[in-house]
Amino acid sequence: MTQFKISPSILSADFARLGEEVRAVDEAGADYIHIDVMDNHFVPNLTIGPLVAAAIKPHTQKPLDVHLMISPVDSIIPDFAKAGADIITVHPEATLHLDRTIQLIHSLGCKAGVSLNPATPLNVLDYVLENLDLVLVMSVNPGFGGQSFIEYTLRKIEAIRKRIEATGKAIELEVDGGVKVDNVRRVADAGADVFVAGSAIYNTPDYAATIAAFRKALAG
Ligand SMILES: O=C(CO)[C@H](O)[C@H](O)COP(=O)(O)O
Repeated sequence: MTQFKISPSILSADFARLGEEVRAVDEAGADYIHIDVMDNHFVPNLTIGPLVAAAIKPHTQKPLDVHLMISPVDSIIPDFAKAGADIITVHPEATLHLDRTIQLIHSLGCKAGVSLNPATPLNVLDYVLENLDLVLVMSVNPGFGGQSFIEYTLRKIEAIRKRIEATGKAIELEVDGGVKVDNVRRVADAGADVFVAGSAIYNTPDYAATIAAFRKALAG
């Protein structure tokens, strides 16, 4: 049976109370803590740097799932590893040498992920998939929380799931953007096993009840 994971995105948390907000989703049953790092260059927003990631780390035992929306990306990766990142995910458009970037992440003791924007073709995975721990499918254009799920990304999730199965490896397939209690089952049916949810969790009054509702929808 698939072990589904919920990775709340702190992008929708109250930044003035970030430690408390991270502890709250941890205690509410999160599997990962998703950190969206945006540079106002690769994506149109500016968020969290390694200092903030390091400040979050003592507030949770859960793996820090760090999504770098930064270009160029390589030079900042060691800082996030030092800050306590457990998974570091990059975009293929943000590095000239994707294989080297994946090697760098692994050399720092972190799991490596590659993220595909909605319009990014699958062939970027052709030669690197077997070396990855995670593929992150963006189901919105990156930059902001609270956007609507782009339906055609379900086809992409299905295609990547087939490729992952063909490797025979335990590569996680994470989906990020517009994931809600009422669509998570369809996203899981397409082949995802890790679900990033920002506004769908942080914009509700009871995080534990919301994460439980996600798990119930996934079990149904
Ligand atoms: O990476 C992101 C945006 O670039 C966010 O993680 C993503 O959009 C999640 O937010 P929401 O669940 O509110 O859609």
